[in-house]
This record gives sequence, structure tokens and C-alpha cells, in this order.
Amino acid sequence: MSLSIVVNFIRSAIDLIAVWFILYYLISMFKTNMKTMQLFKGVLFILIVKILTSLLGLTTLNYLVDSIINWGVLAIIIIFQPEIRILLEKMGQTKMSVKKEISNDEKERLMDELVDAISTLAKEQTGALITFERTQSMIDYINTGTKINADIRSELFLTIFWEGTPLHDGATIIQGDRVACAAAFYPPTNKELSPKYGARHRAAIGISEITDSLTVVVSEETGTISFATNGELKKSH
Ligand SMILES: Nc1ncnc2c1ncn2[C@@H]1O[C@H](COP(=O)(O)OP(=O)(O)OP(=O)(O)O)[C@@H](O)[C@H]1O
Repeated sequence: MSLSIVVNFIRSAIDLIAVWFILYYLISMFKTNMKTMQLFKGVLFILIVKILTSLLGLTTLNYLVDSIINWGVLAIIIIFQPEIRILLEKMGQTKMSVKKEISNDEKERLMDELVDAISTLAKEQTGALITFERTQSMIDYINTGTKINADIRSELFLTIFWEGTPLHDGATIIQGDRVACAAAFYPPTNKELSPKYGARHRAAIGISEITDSLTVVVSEETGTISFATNGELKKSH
């Protein structure tokens, strides 16, 4: 008898700890993404209403909440398809396709090219958005732009972001030692930002909320260089 009580207690404890871990994991993944955080709050609200309507016996309201839940699941899957994919990728710790080894000399050359490009863009006040792919694949966003697959060269960035070219609108994505694309479109953030930040900075923060990438933004208005990662924008000094 007492053994079954102990077994039941252990079972309940494992159950609770597992739920706690799942919730903690989901919240820590969602907290940098306003869109998914709002969804999370919405789902929590509906669940609370569902529990209350069941407890209080409010049958009509309960029926309404049930319908919202049934259709809502389908709507969430459709609306949040990209986020769900990223979530599953993160859970499975899916890494990018096999990375090419880059020698130290080559890394140094790439750095010089990038520093040269970004400082020239800033000096000339040419607006730019350059994203570095990290562990999560950026392929969905590369597909929104024009594929380039070019070597990293300072002149290439100056050409891409020159206002006279159709490619200057949007973001350039770097995968390893290659410039994968130009003119990519990012979902902008919904965060409240200072009015001095427009669509370019919103796009940079937006992509950093849903991927682990790093984005460099050069402001056309001020020539300021900023970096967006993990849903945060930091100005360079
Ligand atoms: N969702 C987006 N994805 C990618 N690029 C975008 C997006 N929205 C805007 N851009 C880029 O930003 C440019 C407009 O920037 P805007 O002037 O509105 O932003 P800003 O944050 O005020 O930047 P700046 O300081 O350079 O003026 C567009 O021409 C386009 O190149």
C-alpha cells in the first residue's frame, strides 16, 4: 500500500517537473520574440477562460471557447509556420549544413573586407543591412532576395548598397565566406522603438528575434553603425 503511494508520488513529481521544464524551455525561447510571446499570452488567457467556464458550468461560453481552441490550433499552425519550424530546429539543435573550414589568413582577409565596406558605407551615409548567418539556417530569407553566391569583397557591398541599383533595397546575407544574397526581406519587429528608428532598424531587430543571426545596420540618415542580435539593437561607438 505505502509502496504504491510512493510510486504515485514519484510519478506526479516527474509529471510536474516535466511540465515545468517544457514551459520554462518554451518561455525562454519565446521571450525574445514579441509575436510568439503575444501568442503565448493569448493561449494562456484562453486556457484560463476554459478552466473557469468548466468550473462555473457556463455552457454557452464553454462551447465558444471550445470552438476557438479547435479552430485556433489550425490557425496558429498556419500563421506561425516559420516560428514553429525554427522552434523545432532549435529543439533538435539542427545545425547548418556542413560548414567549410576557413583558414585564419582567409578569416583575416574577410574581416578586412567587411570592416572596410562597413566603415565606407557609414562614412558615405549609405544605408545598409548585412546579416551573418550563425547556427540557424537563413535559407527562408535568402529565398526572399536575389541569390548572389559571391566572394566577400568590400567593393561588392558598396555596389549592392549604392542607391542606383535595384538590389540596394533590403538585406544582404552572408553564409560562411560567401555573400549568399541581396535584397532579402525580413519580418519587422513589433517592438516599441524610438521614432528615430525606421523600417531598416525594425527589420534588423525582427530577424534577430526569430534567428540567432547577427545583423549590422548602417543608417542612411546618420551614418551610425548598429548591431542586432537576440532581439536587441546596440549602437557601435
Ligand atoms: N522588412 C525589411 N526587410 C529588409 N529591408 C528592409 C525592410 N524594411 C525596410 N528595409 C530597408 O530599409 C530601407 C528603408 O529604411 P528607413 O529609412 O525606413 O529605415 P531607418 O531605420 O530609418 O534607416 P535609416 O537610418 O537608414 O534611414 C528600405 O529602402 C529597405 O532597403
